[in-house]
Amino acid sequence: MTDTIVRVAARGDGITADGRHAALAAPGDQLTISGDVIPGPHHQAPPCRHFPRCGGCQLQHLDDSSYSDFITDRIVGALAAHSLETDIRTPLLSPPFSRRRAVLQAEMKGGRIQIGFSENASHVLVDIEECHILTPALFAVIAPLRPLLAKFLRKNRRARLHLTEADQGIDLLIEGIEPEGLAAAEAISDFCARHNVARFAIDSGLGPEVRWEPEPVTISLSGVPVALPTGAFLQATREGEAALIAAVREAIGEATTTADLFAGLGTFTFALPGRVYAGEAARDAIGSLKSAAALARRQIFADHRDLFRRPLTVAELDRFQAIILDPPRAGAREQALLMADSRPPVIAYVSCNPSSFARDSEMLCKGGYTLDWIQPVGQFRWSTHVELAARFSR
Ligand SMILES: C[S@@+](CC[C@H](N)C(=O)[O-])C[C@H]1O[C@@H](n2cnc3c(N)ncnc32)[C@H](O)[C@@H]1O
Repeated sequence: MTDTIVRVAARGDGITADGRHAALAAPGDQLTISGDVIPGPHHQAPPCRHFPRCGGCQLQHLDDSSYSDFITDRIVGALAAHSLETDIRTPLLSPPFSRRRAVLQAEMKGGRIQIGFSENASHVLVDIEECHILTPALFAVIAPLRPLLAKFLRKNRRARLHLTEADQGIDLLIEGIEPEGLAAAEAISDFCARHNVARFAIDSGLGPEVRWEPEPVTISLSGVPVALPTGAFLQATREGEAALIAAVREAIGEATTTADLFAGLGTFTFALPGRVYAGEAARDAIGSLKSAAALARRQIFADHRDLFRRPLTVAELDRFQAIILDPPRAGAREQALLMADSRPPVIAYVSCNPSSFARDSEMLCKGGYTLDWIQPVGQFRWSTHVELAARFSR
């Protein structure tokens, strides 16, 4: 007697129709009474030798169709909790080897530096010798980082490595090391010069301190170079960024006065025609956006503003033909409440959390907006992380 796995739960376990959970099971797999999983047609051989011990991926055992279904189910479930439904399009998955931004951890163990993914310090660190999600350029810097970190990382201490692929090369921010002295400075410069590192910064608890940046580091957004602050938010893959921009542009249609709320460095701001208001709370990000807009001679008004404490008022919102909303995981409850009373004909809502998205959507729909469609985006391939862009209209 076996039970069939019918879906994958939010945390990645396979579930049978009567609610039995099984780790690493795909829809269509059979679960025996003793708990063994017999692979079915949607169970693929995980491409990476470190799966599932490495914390970077949770769902490499799913083929693309069941991974897409997982993403869609998460969104359908979150909407249903708020009595909402809509047209959910086929998820756009970023390909393997496309993640241009990642946070890794490093640890000195048994006299050797280990580098891998780990959400928290108690999690075992798996030293990655291959990775199927990072871009080749990001992965290439990991091997030479091991001997460099061996000089600075003390036994049983962990360092956090923030890696981003910028226009000039790899942007590296390391938390948890304190390299001091001339020899350390020389080792860092030598490492950076040899391994395509555009910036090397450390953070020993007092904020980022740049140790190497021969030319200002930028990230080009829709062809506009924007100064990249250390540790700033950036969409995780170029493909994900392109998918979200395409969905946002489709959603707002012909609008020529748009508010881009939670604008970050301007991923959407610089992709839009006409006049754009960009609101963002991170001072360094909005400063970069403002300077880049001025250099590019774009009609952009950059506003340093905390949109949780001081959301755009109804009168401010009503000046725009379209609103773009791309909040952090918590969503944008305060702003959505005011948007529900506002008149802009279209809203493009980009979200990295279906639950807060569904909560905010309910407010917008109660205010008279219709949720027209959702475009799911799988930027964090093989993880349980779900992103989406949605269109509302009135
Ligand atoms: C998911 S990111 C989106 C950034 C940008 N739209 C993009 O695609 O690159 C969310 C942004 O919200 C900003 N943020 C977080 N809390 C905020 C607040 N209270 N008010 C305004 N912006 C905030 C973050 O700094 C971050 O840039």
